[in-house]
Amino acid sequence: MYTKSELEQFVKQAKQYARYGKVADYIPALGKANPNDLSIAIYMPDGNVIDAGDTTHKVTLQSISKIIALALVLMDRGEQEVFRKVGMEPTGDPFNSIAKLEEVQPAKPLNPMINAGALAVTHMIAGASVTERFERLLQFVRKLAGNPTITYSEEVAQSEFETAFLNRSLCYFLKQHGIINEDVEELMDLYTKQCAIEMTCDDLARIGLVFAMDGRDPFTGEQIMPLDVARICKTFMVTCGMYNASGEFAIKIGIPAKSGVSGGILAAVPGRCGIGIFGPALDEKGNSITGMKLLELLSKTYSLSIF
Ligand SMILES: NC(=O)CC[C@H](N)C(=O)O
Repeated sequence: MYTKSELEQFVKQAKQYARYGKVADYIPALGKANPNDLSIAIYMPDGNVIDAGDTTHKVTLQSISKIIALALVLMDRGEQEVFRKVGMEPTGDPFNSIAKLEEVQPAKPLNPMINAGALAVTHMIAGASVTERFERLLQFVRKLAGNPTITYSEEVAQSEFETAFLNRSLCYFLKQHGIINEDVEELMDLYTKQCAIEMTCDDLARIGLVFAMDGRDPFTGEQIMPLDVARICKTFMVTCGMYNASGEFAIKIGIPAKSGVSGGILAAVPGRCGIGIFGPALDEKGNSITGMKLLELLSKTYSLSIF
């Protein structure tokens, strides 16, 4: 079905929307991205990969990491413990909003895809030190992507660590309410490294494929995460994966997906393929404007909506 020349055509079409977007610069290092970049990879269960655009480009995961950390923590702690600290409901608020934390009782983040919930999830990554917890997460990412060379961008991690005052506020709020109990600077160190893990869109697509195949790596046959964990993650991708644009995304595109402010999108078309996109021009909600256009073209052309 998908051909490279068709994909290149879609990339060209979607790129025209870059002018309506803006790269994220509240993390200063992300502000260096070129808004006109756009690349995509599609990974099929038979090992076929089709890509277009500059696919050597690396993207930091940012919020995409939230779905991977959630999978790891569900395996580390089990559903009961995880959902004692973080809820399952979409918020309709921006990803970094602090507002609902005060409104909802008990004061726990509404879901693991907003920053407050993601910080609670990162807090639950098992290990004796920040170094050990990060190493475990990184090994998990490498396994999902089938790429042992994946690492993180020290520059992006440092840049976020130095400027993440709102995330620190969320952490202190969570600490006050007993959702987390570790040192906030240590949690921020781990979280900013997690968000700065970087990879190509081929790697992203390969991870998307594992989710699409219910947690099983189709190439090694290994069940990397239990089916239930993959199912929970994909459900969150549908209900909260594109922040407060998830409803419109479900209607227009209908593919479980998670975006990040770096302009990355990881998508999982159940049973069919994994998709990785990098397009740093963002809309006002923080989603890749070109990436979403590209996914819309794909979804419409190949009937990829799960609904
Ligand atoms: N939406 C995002 O990608 C946010 C991730 C970013 N590291 C933050 O915490 O602000």
